[in-house]
Amino acid sequence: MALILGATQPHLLSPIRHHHTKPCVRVSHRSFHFAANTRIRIALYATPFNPRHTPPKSASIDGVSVQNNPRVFHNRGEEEDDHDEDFLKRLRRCFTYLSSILPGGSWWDFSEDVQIQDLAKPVTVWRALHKMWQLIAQDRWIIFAAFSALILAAVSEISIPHFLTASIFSAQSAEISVFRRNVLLLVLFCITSGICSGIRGCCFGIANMILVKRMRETLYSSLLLQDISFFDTETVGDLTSRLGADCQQVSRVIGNDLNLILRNVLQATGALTYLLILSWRLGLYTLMICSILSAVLLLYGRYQKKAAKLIQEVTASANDVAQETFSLIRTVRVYGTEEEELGRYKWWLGKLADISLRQSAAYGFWNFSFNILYHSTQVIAVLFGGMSILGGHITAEKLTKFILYSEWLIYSTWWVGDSISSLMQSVGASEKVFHLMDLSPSRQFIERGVKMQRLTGHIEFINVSFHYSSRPTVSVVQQVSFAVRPSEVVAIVGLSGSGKSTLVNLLLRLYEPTNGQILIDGIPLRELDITWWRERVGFVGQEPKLFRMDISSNIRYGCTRDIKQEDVEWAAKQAYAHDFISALPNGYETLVDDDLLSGGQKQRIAIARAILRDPKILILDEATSALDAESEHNVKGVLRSVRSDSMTKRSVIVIAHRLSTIQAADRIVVMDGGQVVEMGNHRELLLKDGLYARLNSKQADSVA
Ligand SMILES: Nc1ncnc2c1ncn2[C@@H]1O[C@H](COP(=O)(O)OP(=O)(O)OP(=O)(O)O)[C@@H](O)[C@H]1O
Repeated sequence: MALILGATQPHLLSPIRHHHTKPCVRVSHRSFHFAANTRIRIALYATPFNPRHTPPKSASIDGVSVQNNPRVFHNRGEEEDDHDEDFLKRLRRCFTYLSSILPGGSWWDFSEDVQIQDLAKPVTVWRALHKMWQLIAQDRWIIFAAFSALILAAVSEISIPHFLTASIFSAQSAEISVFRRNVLLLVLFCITSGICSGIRGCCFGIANMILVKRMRETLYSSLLLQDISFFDTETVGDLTSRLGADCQQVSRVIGNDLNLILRNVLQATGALTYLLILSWRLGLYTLMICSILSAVLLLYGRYQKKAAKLIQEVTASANDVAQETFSLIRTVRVYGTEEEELGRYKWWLGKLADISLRQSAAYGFWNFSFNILYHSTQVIAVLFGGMSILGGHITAEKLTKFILYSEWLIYSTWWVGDSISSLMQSVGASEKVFHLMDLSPSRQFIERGVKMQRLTGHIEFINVSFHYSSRPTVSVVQQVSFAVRPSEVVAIVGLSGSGKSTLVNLLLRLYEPTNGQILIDGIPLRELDITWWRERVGFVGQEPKLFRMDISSNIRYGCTRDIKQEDVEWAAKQAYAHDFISALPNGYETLVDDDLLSGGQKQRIAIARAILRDPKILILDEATSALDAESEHNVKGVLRSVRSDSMTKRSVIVIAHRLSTIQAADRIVVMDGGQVVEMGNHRELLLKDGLYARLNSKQADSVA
């Protein structure tokens, strides 16, 4: 097997990265050994998508050399020797495999398979419970009601076997009054246990619902208030996975795990006390078995916690792939890469199956230990108990009660174990959720900045430099200085990647300059109140996105003023969007999303949205890139109307690749490699015969 794989897939034997979105998984020659069938699966998944790997001449698996070329046998003796050698090698590998699957063996180890980027501080059970308590504390009455019902139900349930046995034996000995009393108490405890169990289930269910709701609210609001640079590193699939599956998993702690743990701990304590009273020898023996059970379950719980964390990471990565594929489905369809995308997704499903396989095997071991210990309790209780009855030390009634309660004790211990392992899984899943919840919001939202009485729209970039935190060595903007005077139209042009959009991002305060500063009417931008500032800026980006709501709401989006429908239509007319909106079946009420309109139509809606805000500063970043010549002409009109409207004097910053769009601008700033290389109006820049003139003539040539 090893030879076959070695010959066909030897590229898997060197450290490589295969189809996955995060560079966190490595398949290495160390992790690829015959024993681990799961790893063989990884190899097979990787095969169809790497058809061009050149197999090396030889490689090794677990120190065994694997040749590509079939071996040439010179004579029969040599052939037999080789057969013996092969047999020994196979035997050795078989032993290695068997020892690896024993408890504690390398097969159980996850660490070689998936390396998690461990940002989150490990969460202890107490910390997780404390955080959950903080979330639910304001509705503590429900928790108290749940626990009260739980205690009453547990006490009632644990009393039932006693009165059951007592009723049977009192009937046998014809003690009618004792029998009647026992049956009455039995009925009472059955009713109490039923009612309290119902209340307990309901209250824990409500507590669970409240916890998931608060957790999602808190996590969502924490994510929404992060710096934009945070979203440069996190993926959408990962974050939605935290909000969805992970929150649900964590919420199981209160609804299921704590409920079951407490209930069974109470019942186990009651049963143990009863057993010790009945017969301390047999009681201690049962206690010993329960202690072994507890030790096994502790190990099992830890293993489950680790597995849960990995499952969470892998699920998030699978979600990432699915989310990316669905959002780029048109590209996938056009390039016919459905198989590759399926392969990427399957790769992560394979990882998930790998971990689940070990989880299930661990569960099997746990059940095996439980069964052995449980039955040995019964056998020993019957053996010693029977001998005690024969010796006249104990009655048959006592032995029956003993067996019933020891069974109860073992089962309660099993339930506690099972619930603790589930609790550990939930705590494992909570690490990233709590880490994200604890992130402090962007400073912009904490600091209370200046709100100016009057804004004229005078913008100054003074020696502004910037690099993205994900690429700290690359200075995207260097020492940029220029000003936009009130009501001036300034265009920024330059080659792709020269830093134009980055300048706009800095002005919108999506990022902070690493050096220099931006002044607004003489006040540093970072000192302004962020909400106040954003209310005064209108922005149309390169690829405007629409929300899944009607057109009217899309135009009103983010506008804090009281807006009437006439205002919406006025803005749409300004943006030359009114005609196509009116032609839609439901006009302004038409429900749209990002896919239903053409790029140019979306841009016009975004322009209307920006105009409706009545901004003091309007920023258009390639706002006409998706428009045809006629629409482009109209958008020029928008610029003109903005300027000629004396009521709303705006400063306008335009970024455009089509230079014809910005010829009318008051000033043009030309950027190259993150620096301002030229500045002036269209005519002046043509006379300079620099980069702008070159760009202009190239565009003229391409049109001709
Ligand atoms: N979020 C980001 N993280 C890291 N680097 C980025 C990020 N956004 C942009 N960049 C890099 O910054 C540089 C400038 O990008 P920017 O978008 O500002 O250029 P641009 O002049 O607007 O280009 P275009 O005309 O193509 O829109 C590019 O090299 C780009 O790769």
